[in-house]
Amino acid sequence: QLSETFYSTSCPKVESIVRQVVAQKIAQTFVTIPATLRLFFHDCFVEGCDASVIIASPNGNAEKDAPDNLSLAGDGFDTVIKAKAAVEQSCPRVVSCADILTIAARDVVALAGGPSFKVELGRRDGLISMASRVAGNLPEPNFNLAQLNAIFAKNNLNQTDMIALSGAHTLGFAHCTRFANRLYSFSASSPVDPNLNSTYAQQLMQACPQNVDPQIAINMDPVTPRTFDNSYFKNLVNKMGLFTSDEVLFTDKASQATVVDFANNPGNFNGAFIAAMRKLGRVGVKTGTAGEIRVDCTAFNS
Ligand code: HEM
Ligand SMILES: [Ca+2]
Ligand SMILES: [Ca+2]
Repeated sequence: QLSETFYSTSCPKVESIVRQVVAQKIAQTFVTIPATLRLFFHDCFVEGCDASVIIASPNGNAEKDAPDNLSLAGDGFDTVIKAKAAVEQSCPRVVSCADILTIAARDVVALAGGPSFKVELGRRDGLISMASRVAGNLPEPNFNLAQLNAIFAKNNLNQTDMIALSGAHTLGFAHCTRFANRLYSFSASSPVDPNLNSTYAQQLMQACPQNVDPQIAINMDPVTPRTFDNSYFKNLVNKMGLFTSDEVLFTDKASQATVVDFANNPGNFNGAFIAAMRKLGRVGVKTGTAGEIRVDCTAFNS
C-alpha cells in the first residue's frame, strides 16, 4: 500500500536527495523537465508505475525500444539514474526506481513554475520490460476524444484527469512528423486542418516545411514553452492545439467546458493536475514483496 511517509524511517532524506539531483540536472539542461514528466507517464501506462520503461536491453527489445518510446528524451532516464545513484549512497537498496521517477516527475513540475504537491511512495520495481507490450497502451497524437477517454479509463483515469494531464503539453517539444498531417495532408478538400488557427498553421509550416528533417522538433506551447502553467488550455481555446489529441479537447463539446475552465482558472487546473498525477502514480503499482528494489535502474537485479 502506498503512503506519503513510506520512507520516513528507512530513508528520510530521499525526497531532498532526489530534488537536489533534479535541480542540478535542470541547471545543465532544460529538457530534463519535459523529459522526466513524459517518462513518468509512459512508465505508468505500460505495466504500471514500476520503472519498466527504464530497463536497458542489449537486444533492443526492452520497453524503451518500442516505437512509441523512441522519442523519450534521454535526459529523463539520466535524471532517474543519477538520482538513484545519489540515493544509494545514503540508503542502499531501499528506494525503488519507480518511486524515484515519481518524486522526480513531481519535482520538475514545481521547478518549472507549476504547483508543489505530495506524492505517495512504496512502489516496487517491475520484473517485465518488453517492447512487444507497449503497442496499444499509449495514446497517439491523432486520437479523438473517445479513444483518449478509453485508454485513460483503462488506467482508472477519468476524462477530467485526462484533460488535466494533457496540460503537461504546456512544456516540451514535439517532432514535426507528429503533426505534419495537419499542415499538408489533412483532407482532399482542405490540406490544412480547418480547426487550426491559420496564423499558427503558418508558423508551424515555417518551422516544419514539408519533408523536413525528422529530427526537427518545436515547442508544444508556443507562448510559455518553459513554464508549467495553464497556457496550454488558453492555446486550445485559440485553436492552437498542436496535436489532434490536443485540439479535440476543445472542439469536442463533451470536453470543451473543462478546457475553458482550466484556461480561465489556473487554480482549478493546478488542483485537477495534482489529483490526476497522484492517481496516475497508483496505476498498476507493485507493493509489499512484489517485484524488487532495483540497485541499477537500467537492469533487473541478478
Ligand atoms: C493525452 C494523450 C497524449 C498524447 C496523444 C501525447 C502525445 C505526445 C507526443 C506525440 C509528443 C511528442 C513526442 C515527440 O515528438 O518527441 C508528446 C510530448 C510530451 N508529452 Fe505527451 N501525450 C499525451 C499525454 C501526455 C501526458 C498525460 C503527459 C504527462 C503527464 C505528457 C507529457 C508530455 C511531455 C512533457 C512531452 C514533451 C517531451 C519532451 O519535450 O521531451 N503527455 N506527447
Ligand atoms: Ca511501467
Ligand atoms: Ca507553458
